[in-house]
Amino acid sequence: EIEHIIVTTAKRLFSGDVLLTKHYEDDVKSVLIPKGLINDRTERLARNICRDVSKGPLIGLCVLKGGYQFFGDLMDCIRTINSNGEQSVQMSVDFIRLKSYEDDQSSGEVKIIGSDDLSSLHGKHVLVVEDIVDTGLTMQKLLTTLQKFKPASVKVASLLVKRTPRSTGYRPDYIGFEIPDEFVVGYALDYNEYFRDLNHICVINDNGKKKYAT
Ligand SMILES: O=P(O)(O)OC[C@H]1O[C@H](OP(=O)(O)OP(=O)(O)O)[C@H](O)[C@@H]1O
Ligand SMILES: Oc1ncnc2c1N=NC2
Ligand SMILES: [Mg+2]
Ligand SMILES: [Mg+2]
Repeated sequence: EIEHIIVTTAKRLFSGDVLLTKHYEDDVKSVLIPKGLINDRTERLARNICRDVSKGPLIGLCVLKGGYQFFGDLMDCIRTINSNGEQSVQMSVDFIRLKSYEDDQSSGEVKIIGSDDLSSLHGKHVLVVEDIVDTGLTMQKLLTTLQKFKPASVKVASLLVKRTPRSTGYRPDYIGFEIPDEFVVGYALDYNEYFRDLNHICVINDNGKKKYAT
């Protein structure tokens, strides 16, 4: 009986992918957050967001590249809530591509590599969706840029917030998980463009850092 419970729980926690993505198994130290746990938390965040959205259509602004997986899953949850008739939060989507990381460090300079025409955000309620807030420099740059387009409101949802002395102290409006000061990969979070295809959020190990260093 107990064994059945353990196996069922593991399957749910890892949402079926109990194994690690094979080609990365020598490059990560440990699983920090399994996919199943991300799914559970994302559903809760979606309910909180729908609860808080008072009026008007919402524009989901996905911060590429790292935010794409969380953005897709979060939009799915909001769509499910809408289709259950509990709420009807009309959503549209926009994309912006920002980059500042080389290896496991922020370069200190946040580049806007590309975006939709942000003037469409004027007078709209915007929900920024990110994978992680670490130093907070990316969010600082993005929020400053967004203000120029005079949106009606801007809220930020980030799956992860890192507890680090390098932080500006910025805290998003919706947080999935607070994590320790370690470099994590997986679930679209990368190290030099590798690991985005890793199924769970894991801590990279030295072997992985060396193997995929620039
Ligand atoms: O709070 P910060 O220290 O600024 O770090 C967080 C940002 O850095 C990463 O993006 P990255 O520059 O790696 O580009 P990517 O999203 O394409 O991976 C991550 O996806 C966040 O956008
Ligand atoms: O831990 C991290 N893993 C991947 N990408 C980033 C991280 N912190 N800031 C950007
Ligand atoms: Mg990013
Ligand atoms: Mg990155």
